[in-house]
Parts: sequence; structure tokens; C-alpha cells
Amino acid sequence: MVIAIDGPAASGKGTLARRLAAYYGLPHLDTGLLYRAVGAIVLAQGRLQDEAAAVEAARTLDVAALDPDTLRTAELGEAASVVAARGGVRAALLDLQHRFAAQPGGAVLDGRDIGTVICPKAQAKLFVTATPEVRAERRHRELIGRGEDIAYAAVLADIRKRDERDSARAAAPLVQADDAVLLDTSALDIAQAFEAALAIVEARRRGS
Ligand SMILES: Nc1ncnc2c1ncn2[C@@H]1O[C@H](COP(=O)(O)OP(=O)(O)OP(=O)(O)O)[C@@H](O)[C@H]1O
Ligand SMILES: Nc1ccn([C@@H]2O[C@H](COP(=O)(O)O)[C@@H](O)[C@H]2O)c(=O)n1
Repeated sequence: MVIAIDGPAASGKGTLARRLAAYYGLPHLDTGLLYRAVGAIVLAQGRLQDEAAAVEAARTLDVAALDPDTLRTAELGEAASVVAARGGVRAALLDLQHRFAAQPGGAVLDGRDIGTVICPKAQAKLFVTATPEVRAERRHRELIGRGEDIAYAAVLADIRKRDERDSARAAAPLVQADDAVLLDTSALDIAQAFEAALAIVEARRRGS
């Protein structure tokens, strides 16, 4: 079974993807890390706005070396969103995502375009969201917990800016797939959100 989970920044899709993957014993790919890694490479080169550099970084990305702890910063979230708007970067990352999704038994992938572009035939599709304020609160708590010195207002501004850029871009914009089920987690804790996500996936598995 392939489970596709999309949604805006800090909506909780990664948390749900990890839990669903553990529940069903499926491999999980957080595709945001791919774009964050490309962003990190071109940022270090001082070439964030250079499309050719970003495409080359995507083409030669060492997926085995991705380090979530160093990639999940506010700065790299913004850099990821810049390089992710480049069609060439997205094209360079297509094949590895397709191969991940095609593993025997299936996989769980989360990102922005999983249900629409990467896995349009996924058996279960969720579009996970929450209000920008709730998402910013959660992300702010997470970043502070990891030692980043950042204000809530800056996190909220970053989330709004990234949502806007991710939704407005021409290449694989953030949009709910027609056959995805919307899950708003604004008023749900993690356990409640997981129960709701599991019910959605189980309904799809049963064909309802
Ligand atoms: N329902 C929830 N209630 C409270 N906190 C939550 C909930 N879901 C997720 N969180 C917390 O919110 C933060 C963001 O969640 P998560 O990383 O899963 O979001 P995401 O959508 O994958 O983010 P990104 O777009 O950056 O990849 C994490 O610290 C996570 O523990
Ligand atoms: N399938 C995807 C996944 C991510 N992006 C872009 O990367 C940025 C960072 O993603 P996070 O999930 O780690 O927050 C995100 O803002 C998108 O611009 C993408 O385009 N497609």
C-alpha cells in the first residue's frame, strides 16, 4: 500500500507519516528533506538563486547522507522552498521518489506533491492541515526545543511566506489532490490526529 501525505509547513504530516509507517511496517520518506538538502548545498555555495547549481545539487544528492537534525532548521526550510520552485530541481528528484514509492509492499511519503505528482495512484491520500497560528506555535516550540533562538512572530511569518510560495509556484504547487481526504489537526493532539489518519487509511484499504 502506498500512503501519500501532503500539506502545508508544520501541519503535522511528518509526524503522521512516521506513525503510519511504523503501524503498517512500511518505509517512510520525508521528501521535504530532499529539498532542504539541496537548499543547504546551494546556500553553502552562496548560490541559492542559481538554478543550474540547484539542479546539479539535486542530480548528485547523496540520499543516504541526509541528516534530519541538521536539515530541520528555519533557514533551510526557507532555502528549500526557494529551490523547490525550480522545475529542473523537481525533475531531478523525481526518479528517486518514484523508486522509493515502488518498493514491494509499498511506502509512506510526505511532502507537497505526493498525491498529485509523485504517487497519483496512491491507495490512500491525506491532506493534513491546521491554522497558520497553530502550526507556528508547534514549530516554534520544536525549534526552541532544538536550541534555535527564534521568535514566534518570525516562525509565523516564515510559515505564511512558505505556504504562499509553495502554493503559487508553477511547478507542482501545494494543492489538495481531488481524491485526498482533508484532515485538519488544529484542535487535535498527536494521538487524536493519528487515530483520525488511521481511520482514513483503513477506510481506503477497505475500499470505502
Ligand atoms: N496534532 C499535533 N498536536 C501537537 N503538536 C503536533 C501535532 N502534530 C505535529 N505536532 C508537532 O508539530 C511540529 C510539526 O510537526 P511535523 O514536523 O510533523 O510537521 P510537518 O508538516 O511534517 O512539517 P514540515 O512541513 O516542516 O515537514 C512537530 O514538533 C510535531 O511534534
Ligand atoms: N514534496 C515536497 C516536499 C517539500 N517541498 C519543499 O520543501 C520545503 C521544505 O519542506 P518541509 O516539508 O521540510 O517543510 C517546502 O516548503 C517546499 O517548498 C516541496 O516542494 N515538495
